[in-house]
Amino acid sequence: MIQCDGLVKIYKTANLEVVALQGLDLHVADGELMAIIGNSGSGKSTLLNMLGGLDKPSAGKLLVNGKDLLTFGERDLVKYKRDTVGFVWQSNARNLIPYLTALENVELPILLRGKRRRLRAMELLEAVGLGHRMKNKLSELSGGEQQRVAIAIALANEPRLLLADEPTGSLDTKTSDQVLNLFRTLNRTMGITIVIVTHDPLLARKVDRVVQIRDGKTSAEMIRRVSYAEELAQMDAERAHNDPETHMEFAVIDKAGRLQIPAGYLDADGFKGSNKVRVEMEEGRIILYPPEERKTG
Ligand SMILES: Nc1ncnc2c1ncn2[C@@H]1O[C@H](COP(=O)(O)OP(=O)(O)OP(=O)(O)O)[C@@H](O)[C@H]1O
Repeated sequence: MIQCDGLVKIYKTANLEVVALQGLDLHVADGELMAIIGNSGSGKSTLLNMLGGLDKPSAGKLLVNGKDLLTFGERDLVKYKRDTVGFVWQSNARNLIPYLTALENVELPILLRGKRRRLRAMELLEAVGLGHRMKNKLSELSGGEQQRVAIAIALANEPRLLLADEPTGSLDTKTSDQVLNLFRTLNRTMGITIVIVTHDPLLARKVDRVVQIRDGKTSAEMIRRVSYAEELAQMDAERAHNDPETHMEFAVIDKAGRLQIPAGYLDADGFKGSNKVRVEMEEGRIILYPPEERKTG
């Protein structure tokens, strides 16, 4: 669904250039549910904006659903945004109108597309579990319910790709959980590819793959070890502890063979403060030793 190779984004301001993405590689399969994590300023929102056609990359390759976004003109972009992608943002205010009901809020974008709007809006609200709250004004709904209305709107154009920027950022843990479960249901039942940008470690644990961005590049990748169904069974027990064992961590190797060591590993004794590691091949494994460590045996 998504193929980014060597993606670069440079923001130019009056006398400053900010390199927000510096050769980012990312491939997302059709029907995947994945999260992108990274520190503030690492380039997550920049990437999401490129994927959503809201901004153009400066260089590199970006294919979404087989279409090359770098070659797009204005009209192609409008069509792409209308037909292929849906967005969910952290702040509901960006999506919703408080004095209209949930139903009216969902009808609005469909109205613009001139479809059987009432029926479709009702179907969408049912799909996000809000069939019973359709007639309520937005201001009468909880944060989680408002976010579900926003998701219903994002689904109005039947997107193949749903992009969510901190969708649970302003919600408590229980409500975030519900929103995430909804993403998972939509992913499973409708086959929509979903990319979520998040700081929320709980959310990141519930998707199939987590990609970490550091300094505008992908630096590490965690892939789910156990099935989600198995994990649900243990979820209650685990909730109290932030169990890191659910995903296996992978470091990403770029085309030039460069490897970024996952955060924290180089704080270990012997590695800390050094800019070198000793690399050896042993029985089919590549092993990194602290530069000073002597081999025993
Ligand atoms: N429109 C812009 N003009 C200039 N610089 C920008 C612009 N948008 C983002 N940047 C810069 O690009 C870098 C990446 O920003 P981005 O918003 O993608 O990071 P982020 O990982 O989403 O951060 P956060 O988690 O805080 O939202 C930052 O250094 C930021 O200051």
